[in-house]
Amino acid sequence: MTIGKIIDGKAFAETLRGKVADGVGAFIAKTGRKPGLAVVLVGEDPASSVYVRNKGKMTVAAGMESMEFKLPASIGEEELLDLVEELNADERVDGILVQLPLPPHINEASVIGTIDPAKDVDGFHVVNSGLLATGQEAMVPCTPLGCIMLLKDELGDLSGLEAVVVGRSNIVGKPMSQLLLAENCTVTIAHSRTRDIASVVHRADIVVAAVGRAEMVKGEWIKPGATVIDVGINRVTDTEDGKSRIVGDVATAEALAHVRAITPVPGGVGPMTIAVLLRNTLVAAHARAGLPRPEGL
Ligand SMILES: Nc1nc2c(c(=O)[nH]1)N[C@@H](CN(C=O)c1ccc(C(=O)N[C@@H](CCC(=O)O)C(=O)O)cc1)CN2
Ligand SMILES: [Mg+2]
Repeated sequence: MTIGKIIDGKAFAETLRGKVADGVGAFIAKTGRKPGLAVVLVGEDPASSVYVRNKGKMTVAAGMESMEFKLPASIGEEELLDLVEELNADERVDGILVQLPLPPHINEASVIGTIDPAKDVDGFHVVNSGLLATGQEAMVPCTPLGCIMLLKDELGDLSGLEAVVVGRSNIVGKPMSQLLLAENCTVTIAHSRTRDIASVVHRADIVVAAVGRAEMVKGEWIKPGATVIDVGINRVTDTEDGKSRIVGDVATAEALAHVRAITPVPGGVGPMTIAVLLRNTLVAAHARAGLPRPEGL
C-alpha cells in the first residue's frame, strides 16, 4: 500500500510571509510609509482572540503597521459600523478585517458591506465576490486563495481537473469554487443536502473539504490518486485519553491510503490563511498607492 504525501502548509506559509516581508520593504522604500492592517475583534471568543493575536504578531513581523480594536460583545451594530467608517477614512489603513463570527445581535452582512471594498482584505464584500465571480481583479478570500496556492504548488496546471468542494459557505466553499473555475477545473459543490455524497466526492481529482464536521469525508470516498485539501478545524475530545485536539473534515488516517497528497490539520490550510491576509494587505496597499501589483505574490 502506498501512502500519500502530506502537504506542508506551515512551511509554504512561512515562505509566503517571507516574500510579503520583502515586498513590504520595497513598498516602504517607494512610499515612505508602512502598509497598515486594522483588525476588529468583537467579544472574547477564545479561538478568535488567538487568531487576532497571531494576525497582529505576524503583521508586525512582516514589517507592517498593526492596529487592533477590541470591542465588548455588547457593542451595538451602529457603533461597530461607525468604527468601520472611521477606518475606511483613515489614510494609514490599507486593510480592514472584522473577525468572524460576530455576536448574534450584529448583522454580519451589514458590517462587511460597510467596509470599503478596496480595503476589504478578507474579500468578503459583495463587490469583491462579484468581481471574483465575473473573472475580474478582486480581493480574494484568504483561506480559498491559500488552498489554490497549495494546489498549484502540488499539481501545477489544474486545467480540466474534476474538483469537488464539500461545503457552500460564503467564506470558503463559494469563493473556492469560483477560484477552481478560474483555473479551468470542472467544479461541483456538494453540501448537507447532496444525495450520495460519497459517489460525488469519488469523481474528484481535487477534493476541498470545508463543512465544519469532524472527519466527515471518509477514506473510501476518495478516488485513488486524488489531492485533498482539508479546510476543517474541529475541536474534539479524544475518547481514549480524554484530551482535546483539533481534527479536519477529512478522516486523514484513512484517506492517506488513497490520496496522492493531502493537507494535515493542524499545519495545512490554517497557517495559509494569515499568510494570505498579509499578502492581500500588501496588494491593497499597492493599489491605494497607485502602484502596480507586487510581483511573485
Ligand atoms: N474575518 C475573518 N474571520 C475568520 C476567518 C477569516 O479568514 N477572516 N477565518 C477563520 C479563522 N482564522 C482566521 O481568522 C484562522 C483559522 C485557523 C488558523 C490556523 O492557523 N489554524 C491552525 C490551528 C489552530 C488551532 O490549533 O486552533 C492550523 O490549522 O494549523 C488561522 C486563522 C474564521 N474567522
Ligand atoms: Mg450574526
